[in-house]
Amino acid sequence: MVKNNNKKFAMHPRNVLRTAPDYTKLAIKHKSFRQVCELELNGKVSLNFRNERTLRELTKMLLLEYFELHVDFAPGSLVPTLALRLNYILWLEDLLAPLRLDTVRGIDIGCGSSCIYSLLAAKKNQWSMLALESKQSNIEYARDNVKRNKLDALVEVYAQPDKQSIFKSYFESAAETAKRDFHFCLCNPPFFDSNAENPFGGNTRNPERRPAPNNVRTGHAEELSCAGGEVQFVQRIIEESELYKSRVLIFTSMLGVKANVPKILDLLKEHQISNVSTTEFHQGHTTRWAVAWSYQNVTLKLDAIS
Ligand SMILES: C[S@@+](CC[C@H](N)C(=O)[O-])C[C@H]1O[C@@H](n2cnc3c(N)ncnc32)[C@H](O)[C@@H]1O
Repeated sequence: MVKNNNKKFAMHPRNVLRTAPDYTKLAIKHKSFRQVCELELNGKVSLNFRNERTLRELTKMLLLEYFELHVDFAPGSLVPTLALRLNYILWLEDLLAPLRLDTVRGIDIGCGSSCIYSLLAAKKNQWSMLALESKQSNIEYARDNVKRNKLDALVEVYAQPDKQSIFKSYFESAAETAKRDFHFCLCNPPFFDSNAENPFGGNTRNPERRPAPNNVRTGHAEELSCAGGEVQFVQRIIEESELYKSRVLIFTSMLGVKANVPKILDLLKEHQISNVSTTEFHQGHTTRWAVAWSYQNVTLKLDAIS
């Protein structure tokens, strides 16, 4: 998957997908995946990343092959790419490593129908995860995914009653588990601005927009968009993080476009939050960004973003 030899633009060193998977071998092994593969004249297998079914079968197969996870996605919902989710989990591992925690508890804000981050965190690292989700069909699929993989003891899917809420509804709920503190939160926020004239279209050269993807876009409008797009969503996380500064040790969120990183850093400054770190996630041709902040005495390594 990584053709670029420049380490700066490579996947995380522990990402199992850093070495490109042998799709020909995998097509022989996995029947459902084989059905979406195209055979080239040289006998090698190729994939059409612009086809949604291909992306679904690819992600399902990779989760099974590398993590023994059996995952299904709600029809029409976002199909996650594995390399990016792994890069995010690995960065969190790096942030938490100096703390030498015996048990880790995390919050997955907007887990989607796949519940992919929580499943990976639980299966790979035995982290306890609280997965928050507001869309009913996603909640049902996420719960089924947890159950099918026998991860109920580690992953709780909480039905977010209020789309405007991040942590508040859960922390103020009567659930016994709502009294727990957490070591981190992660988030892949809805990216597009639902108030924009043309939320999903437009000129991809505009630096305000996410670069043109090589893959087909998957997902329902309500999963991918919110009022104000990702900046406003992360702003809500920042605002609620002030309320729960002692309940979550490290707050993090991914960002889909580089131009939004300084906007979030400015917001953090406005809130007088100075313990901040940023990073980049590289997966093939796609780059994403992430920001971490904490109100507590924890060292967050600062990677400069050029
Ligand atoms: C971009 S998707 C990310 C899904 C998944 N985490 C992934 O990375 O593939 C954002 C998800 O957040 C959910 N969502 C939006 N607002 C939310 C809120 N306030 N609380 C919990 N989930 C929310 C959406 O329904 C959607 O499933």
